[in-house]
Amino acid sequence: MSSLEEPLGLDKLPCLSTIDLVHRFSSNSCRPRLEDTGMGNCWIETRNCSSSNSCNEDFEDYRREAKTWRRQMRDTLQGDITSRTTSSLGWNHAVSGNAYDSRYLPNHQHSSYCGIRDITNKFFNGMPKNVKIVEVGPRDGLQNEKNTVSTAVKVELIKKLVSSGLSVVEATSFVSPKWVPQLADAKDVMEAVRSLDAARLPVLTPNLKGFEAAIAAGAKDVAIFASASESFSKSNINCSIEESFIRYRAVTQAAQKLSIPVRGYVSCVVGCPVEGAIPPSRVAYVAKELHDMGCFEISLGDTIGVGIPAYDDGKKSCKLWRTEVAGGVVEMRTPRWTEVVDGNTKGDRGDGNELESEGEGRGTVLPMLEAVMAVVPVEKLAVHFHDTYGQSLPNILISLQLGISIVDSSVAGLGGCPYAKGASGNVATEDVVYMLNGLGVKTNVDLGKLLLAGDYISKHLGRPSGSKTATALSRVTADTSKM
Ligand SMILES: CC(C)(COP(=O)([O-])OP(=O)([O-])OC[C@H]1O[C@@H](n2cnc3c(N)ncnc32)[C@H](O)[C@@H]1OP(=O)([O-])[O-])[C@@H](O)C(=O)NCCC(=O)NCCSC(=O)C[C@@](C)(O)CC(=O)[O-]
Repeated sequence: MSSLEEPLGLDKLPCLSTIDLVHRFSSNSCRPRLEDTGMGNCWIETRNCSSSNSCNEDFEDYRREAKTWRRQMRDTLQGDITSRTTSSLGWNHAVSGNAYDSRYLPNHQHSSYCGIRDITNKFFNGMPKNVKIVEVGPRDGLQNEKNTVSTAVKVELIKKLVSSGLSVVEATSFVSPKWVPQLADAKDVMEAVRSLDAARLPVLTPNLKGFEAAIAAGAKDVAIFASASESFSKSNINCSIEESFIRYRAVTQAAQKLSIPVRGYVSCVVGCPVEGAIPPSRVAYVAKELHDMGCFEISLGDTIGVGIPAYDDGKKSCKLWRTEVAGGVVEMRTPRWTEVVDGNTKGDRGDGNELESEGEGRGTVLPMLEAVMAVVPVEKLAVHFHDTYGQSLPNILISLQLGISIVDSSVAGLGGCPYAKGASGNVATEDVVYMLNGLGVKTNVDLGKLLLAGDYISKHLGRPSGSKTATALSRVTADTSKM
């Protein structure tokens, strides 16, 4: 089977333990059924359509969306953002024109059309048609910046992000300025943007004190942030997980009285810089607590970006690795699995930095999502990936396939947590929007305007954007201007 026919190695994906979970992946028009596709015992659903046309209709919808996006992209590139033509950008072979259509989209009539369409249908079946992007750049992105970013720049960034069509832009945090000095101007930022009504502007509140200050400054949405790692909870908010629930219950109760929606974060959902791999059951427990105390949405944060879109089948062992990061060397139990077959380690990718073996592996993104989806409705879940190992987009893709339709990201890939050594920036919003546009998934975000926001903050910070999309588009633009 060619790689085209077997996207993302889907045959390796697990058999989910509950049919119930699989049922949630599909839209209401079709009933899912588990099918052994001949690629092993796998969970990929096919649809047992009530109407024989509905799968084709979905597929046609997808094609239409992708086509619309290609047209919009061509218009954007031809328009005032770049003032360049697609052909001079060298994009005509990839973005517009028949070459792309015939080579990459299954609307070209050739002998394997049906087979490809079948596989594409399976691949895109659970994919939502709309994705809500929660932009966290002004908060998660900037909180780790060493040099103080002025309030005026933060406010301008938020305005640019809102004008790009993002419906949620996390604005700042009402945390202790001793802990996060960069966001000490939370009150001023909030007062300057509170009248922007085109987007929701949530702020982080670690306790009642922060909540009250946020409301006084005009916040209409707040977020609380617990951790699935005991050690990270201590280092991030100076209390245990259980103590954080007590604080957060006080916040959610106060918020309820004012009809303020509260978002809940769970951090370290895959790994913790101190504790290593985090058991999915613990993530599910924290997520459920936040949901039960009234959070309308739960964001699952891979704080140090060690997740991979893989499933632990119980045959793999987790190792403790020594990893170099900007600040020095950290030891992490990152999920760099080696397979254990009949008691022997197979395919060990040891690079000399391996310190010790763990017992049973505990999996990464898929088992974590599976565990959380068993206790919190999928429509209330968001994913929040940091891009340390460049795995955010595949992790997002797999999350979308599971039916998750809310994605956190940060413009220009800004970010990192001051209390999580080794954490790099969030996945770049530009890259997420680019991917979703290509998939025909609606975000309502204007990529051109988003690129301008990313360009604005990158220039201000004096470093290149962390977005691959922004970098690629600025390169082609620069090349074109030389022509
Ligand atoms: C939670 C605390 C406040 C506890 O900090 P503490 O030192 O234990 O608090 P305390 O209650 O002992 O008070 C100490 C001082 O802080 C003040 N204080 C107390 N609360 C506040 C407040 N809300 N706003 C302003 N000031 C506050 C309080 O008034 C007092 O002032 P003093 O009497 O010394 O002058 C502190 O640990 C803190 O602010 N932590 C926040 C750290 C943070 O923002 N980390 C980054 C978040 S990113 C994250 O969590 C991950 C996420 C969400 O992005 C998802 C992911 O990436 O995976």
